[in-house]
Amino acid sequence: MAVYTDVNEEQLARFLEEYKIGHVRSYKGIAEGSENSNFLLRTDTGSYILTLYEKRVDQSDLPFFLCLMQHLARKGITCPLPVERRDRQLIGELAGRPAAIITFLEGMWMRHPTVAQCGEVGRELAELHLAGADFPMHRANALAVDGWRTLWDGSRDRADSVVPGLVAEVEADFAVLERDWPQDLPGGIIHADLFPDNVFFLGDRLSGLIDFYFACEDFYAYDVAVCLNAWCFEPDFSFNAAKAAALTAGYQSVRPLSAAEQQALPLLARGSALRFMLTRLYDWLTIPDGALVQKRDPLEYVAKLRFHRGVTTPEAYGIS
Ligand SMILES: Nc1ncnc2c1ncn2[C@@H]1O[C@H](COP(=O)(O)OP(=O)(O)OP(=O)(O)O)[C@@H](O)[C@H]1O
Ligand SMILES: N[C@@H](CCO)C(=O)O
Repeated sequence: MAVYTDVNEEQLARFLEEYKIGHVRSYKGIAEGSENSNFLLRTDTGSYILTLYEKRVDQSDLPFFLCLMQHLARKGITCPLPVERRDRQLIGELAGRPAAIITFLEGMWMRHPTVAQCGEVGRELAELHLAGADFPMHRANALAVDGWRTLWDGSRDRADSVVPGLVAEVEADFAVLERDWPQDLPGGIIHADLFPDNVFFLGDRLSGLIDFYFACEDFYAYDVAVCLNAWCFEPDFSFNAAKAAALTAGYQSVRPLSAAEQQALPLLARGSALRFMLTRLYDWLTIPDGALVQKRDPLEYVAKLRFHRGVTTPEAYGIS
């Protein structure tokens, strides 16, 4: 359930006076999502998403996220467009939290994406990378190798209680990743969390990308690696090579990967699997049972991590 902060009709009506989107016709909390409070808002002028930013989002990052969506939407990426207030600002305050309104995107996310849909995601990811190339704002990736260390320091003591032997496995990963992490691959704006629940489809046609709240600057190929993890494994955690081939081919149809990017993919995929394993493990160990924040299974990413440890060439991801 992701409505942490309640909003009453009066507060909302007052908030909407700052916008030019008419009066509220209806609004209801959206259960999906875990970071922020989201509402589906219908007004005289259409449907919108109202988001109240909760504690896990750093308020100083909000201008970056919202201006990035505005930039990408103007460049033809089908992502939500933040609605400007009368004072032209994108962020206001509602029920004591920073809040914004963004346009509603049609479509639904795929719980079991097809090979064709993986190809679509790869293509759109490359379009996003190209469209972000001239975005003028900056944000370092807080969840790059140094950030993983911090998460691990907060989880290591109890990690073996979740998966026996995990401490030794992860220490070995850190030794390799900290030594061999690439220094100079092509990079720029990346989405960094393009999971199936952040991509909408209408049939096989991709209709929108959402949730830019991890977007940052990092290697483009790292974003491909995030998608390989998020899209190309089956519910039993087995790797689907046909989906990976479609995803990387879709990406390369727009932005070919250099030889160095291709060679780095196994390590980037391993690092990205470690990143999601660590955030999930940290939440698993620190969020009390019964809290509103949805805890995701770290074991899924332990399995993916084990898969990537055994990969040495980019051919495994369908790159020939
Ligand atoms: N622009 C949009 N158009 C339509 N639906 C949206 C839009 N933005 C968000 N939603 C809906 O709200 C839900 C939560 O959004 P979002 O993923 O951004 O939340 P979050 O709290 O940041 O969650 P998380 O980071 O855990 O995925 C989505 O699954 C989707 O159903
Ligand atoms: N996509 C992340 C959650 C943060 O949005 C995960 O599945 O662990």
